[in-house]
Amino acid sequence: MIGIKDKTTEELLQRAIQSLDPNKYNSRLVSITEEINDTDPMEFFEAAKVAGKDRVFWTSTEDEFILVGAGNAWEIAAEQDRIESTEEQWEYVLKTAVIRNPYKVPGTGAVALGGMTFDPEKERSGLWESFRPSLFTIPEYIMTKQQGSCYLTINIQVCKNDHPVQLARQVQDTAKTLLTGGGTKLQNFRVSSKEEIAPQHWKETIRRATEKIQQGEAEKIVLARELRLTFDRGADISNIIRKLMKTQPNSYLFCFEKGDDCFLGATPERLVRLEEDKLLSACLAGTAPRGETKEEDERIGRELYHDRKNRQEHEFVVQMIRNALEHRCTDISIPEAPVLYPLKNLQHLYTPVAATLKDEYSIFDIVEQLHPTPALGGTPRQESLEFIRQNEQLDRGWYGAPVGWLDSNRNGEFAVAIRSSLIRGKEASLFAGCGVVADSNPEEEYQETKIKFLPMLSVLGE
Ligand SMILES: C=C(O[C@H]1C=CC=C(C(=O)O)[C@@H]1O)C(=O)O
Ligand SMILES: [Mg+2]
Repeated sequence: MIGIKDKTTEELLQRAIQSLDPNKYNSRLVSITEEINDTDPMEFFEAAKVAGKDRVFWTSTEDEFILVGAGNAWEIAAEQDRIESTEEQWEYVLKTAVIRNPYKVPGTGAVALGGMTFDPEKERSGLWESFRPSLFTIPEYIMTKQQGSCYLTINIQVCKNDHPVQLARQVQDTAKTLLTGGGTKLQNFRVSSKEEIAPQHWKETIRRATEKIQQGEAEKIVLARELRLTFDRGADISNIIRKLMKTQPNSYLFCFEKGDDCFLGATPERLVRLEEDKLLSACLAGTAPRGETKEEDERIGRELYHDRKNRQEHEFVVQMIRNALEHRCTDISIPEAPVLYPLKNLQHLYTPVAATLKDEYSIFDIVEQLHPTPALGGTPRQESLEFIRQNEQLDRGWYGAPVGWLDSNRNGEFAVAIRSSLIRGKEASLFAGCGVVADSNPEEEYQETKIKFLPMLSVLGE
């Protein structure tokens, strides 16, 4: 079976268009899902480029779960009160949508993927012009791969004047092209220049942050910096994702493409995952390099585990997440002590969080409560954000902010967009930050950010 049966699509479109009352709303979403033969997600991703579609990509850390989206059937953009407004628009889409999805599989059917800026109050720079304060897309075509099964969802925004037969034929043709695509050649590209943005100034900012903390005005402040690369030719996004899939198996991979701009990364940090009412979150803070040998690696891990400064950095995150979930969840389970979370280039302290979300709350409520955790903002939240806003020489844009997906069956997942890069044709900005506490040392924090650049740097040609 390839793609969705013509008749089903045509009939559904016809019914959706006929019953659309333009006095109530101008357009509505029609979403049709069907199980398909095993398909290579990366070939689908590459075929979408050939078809001239913007692409989105997501894989989770556990299980086999991959979402690839092509095109944009419905855009949900928000500026003021971005999370609340996004939720309102999403609910509106679902209320008026015609959804045919016989599968209960998370990530199939009407799915929105997107992200938001780290701090809506920070003045925006031109760097992030394609990435609005909150921007979600319901792709025209979504391929979902879960535990060996593949699904294709076609999403269409229909208006009263649309012609169902023509529309059905058009989307069927494109779906076929995407599913039989492939054969595109990956483009190699090289770094031609590399520039760290104001490292000395950044170290000075770290010093001032520690002073502020020592004076009792804050307890923890996370500060980030930027590394700029120029390539000899436009970067091939598919090539980058293929490399990340090989090198960062314990991370979420995400990619949001807007024309020539693309924000992508490989983050280990889950913000929230919801499967109906089962909620998972994670505390990730405290960092050390990996060792060259097994013995060295274990020694560094032990030192990280017992290091007072790193444990303090971590504990702020645990406390805050516990408090944020307390009123909104039941059965909260958080282990007493962290464990080590090893990645290719570095290791972290990690505490998993599990809970049951109360019926009256949504994934958006949790994102709003949790973001930014002290792994990206600090403690207390307002004081640390104010310091970042005033002192960081960087427009974080979507870096460090929630990115993810949600479906119409109360499933969804958001990760924190770290270990990430904004690619704009031949240029890339990489971002890395670290948690500053009272006894942070500027040089050591600088070295820590250096290893946090590696996951992206190593797939971008170095
Ligand atoms: C801010 C980043 O990492 C955070 C997440 C894990 C560990 C961190 C740390 O040890 O400082 C940071 O809080 C980043 O990678 O850009
Ligand atoms: Mg740290």
